[in-house]
Amino acid sequence: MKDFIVGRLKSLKFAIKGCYLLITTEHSVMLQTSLFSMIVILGFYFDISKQDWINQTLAMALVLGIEGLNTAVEKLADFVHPDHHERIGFIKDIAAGAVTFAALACMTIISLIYLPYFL
Ligand SMILES: Nc1ncnc2c1ncn2[C@@H]1O[C@H](COP(=O)(O)OP(=O)(O)OP(=O)(O)O)[C@@H](O)[C@H]1O
Repeated sequence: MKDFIVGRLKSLKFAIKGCYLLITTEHSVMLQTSLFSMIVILGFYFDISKQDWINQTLAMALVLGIEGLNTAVEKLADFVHPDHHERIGFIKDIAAGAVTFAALACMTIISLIYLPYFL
């Protein structure tokens, strides 16, 4: 049991390090976290409902989660095959496409929450 807890705590430490690396080294994640911070401030300003907090938190987590995986795919592709290759381009394009799906859903959710306050 002790080994299990120590193992989980170690994994958590690496995972938190991964979050820190994403936020401090990846420009796309820096931009997203900055935008999301502003959206959180808007949430407090307009005192949005509990359901809206749930919706926007899930939307933001979806974008950051998929962006993180996209970054991992890019890094892995660059490491495995640093030269230009059609299949690497395809892999990177579809990984970026996955982020775009999440970003579109997030933009829709954020618009549905906040547009009524501005119209
Ligand atoms: N090795 C490669 N072979 C073929 N095409 C590539 C290669 N590297 C990048 N590309 C093309 O360039 C696009 C951008 O790739 P890149 O790795 O620069 O990602 P990015 O979205 O600019 O990421 P970031 O800005 O986070 O570094 C890819 O989606 C792909 O179409």
